[in-house]
Amino acid sequence: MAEEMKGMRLEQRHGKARVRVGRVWETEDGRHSFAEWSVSITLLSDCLPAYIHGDNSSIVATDTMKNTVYVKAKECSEQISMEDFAIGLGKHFTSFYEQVTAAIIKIMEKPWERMYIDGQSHEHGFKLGSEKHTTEVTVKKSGALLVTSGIEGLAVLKTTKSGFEGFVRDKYTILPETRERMLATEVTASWRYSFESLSSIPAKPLYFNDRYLNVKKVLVDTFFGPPKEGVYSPSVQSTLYQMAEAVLARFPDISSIQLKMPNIHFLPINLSTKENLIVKFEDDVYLPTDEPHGSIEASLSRILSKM
Ligand SMILES: O=c1[nH]c(=O)c2[nH]c(=O)[nH]c2[nH]1
Repeated sequence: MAEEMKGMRLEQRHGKARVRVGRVWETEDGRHSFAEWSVSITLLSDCLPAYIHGDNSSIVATDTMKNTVYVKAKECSEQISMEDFAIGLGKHFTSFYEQVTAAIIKIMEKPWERMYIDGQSHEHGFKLGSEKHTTEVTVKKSGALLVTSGIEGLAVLKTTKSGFEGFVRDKYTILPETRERMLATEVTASWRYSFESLSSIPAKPLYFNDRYLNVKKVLVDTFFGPPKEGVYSPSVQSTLYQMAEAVLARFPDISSIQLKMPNIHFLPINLSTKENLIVKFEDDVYLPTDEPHGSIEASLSRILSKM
């Protein structure tokens, strides 16, 4: 919300960050499912008198926003995706409060995965996985909607089928060209769905959870290639593009995707004295590093033809 006065412009928003909630659902046969979310709410609302005159009469307290997360979690009697939960919260804030024109809801899900014991899925046991599912939903009073989902911390590594050749060589360059190296990264992805109104959201329960798992699979499968032969990567840039393209090709309801793929370097170990070569690198012994790392990111969007 922005307002101009006395030759100045005030932009403001307020909300509650990192409201943590865990929700258990039990089906009729006694099987539990579980989600743990960290919810951040931002409201765009007309509450300028609070800033300018100390008049709080139009402020929705951030404490109330926090409570609403718990009330709405309680009201979800069946398992729900966090995208649908975020959409529901956004709908609530923009319809319940006249002064609220838009709500931005961000959620990060903790990667609790159902436990398997001797190949059998446990009814109520979960263990913490690694990469995290994220979402950011904007709901406007008009019903206009923007849904993005993402993944954070997807660490992947392959020990061969990667190289880097043909790059700029000048007096600052020492990196040798190679067709044999390690490739390691920690993927952060965020993709935007093409649904633009509350009425166009798929009614299928857990639609967004299903999409998340499938997008993750396409990203991972494209990074690695087939199990036996793999796929050659000429650069992180090329692999990133292949991954983004595969997601857009596979999922018509995704209109754009952004990928961040740091190039996490594993350095060859060569040890020698003046007289002796102690360890000669033969694509086998590496120094793992986390900094510095290459930072490579790009986004790929469909260009919508204007008919
Ligand atoms: O895949 C790569 N892309 C780069 O841009 C780059 N730069 C670099 O030093 N190594 C690599 N590897």
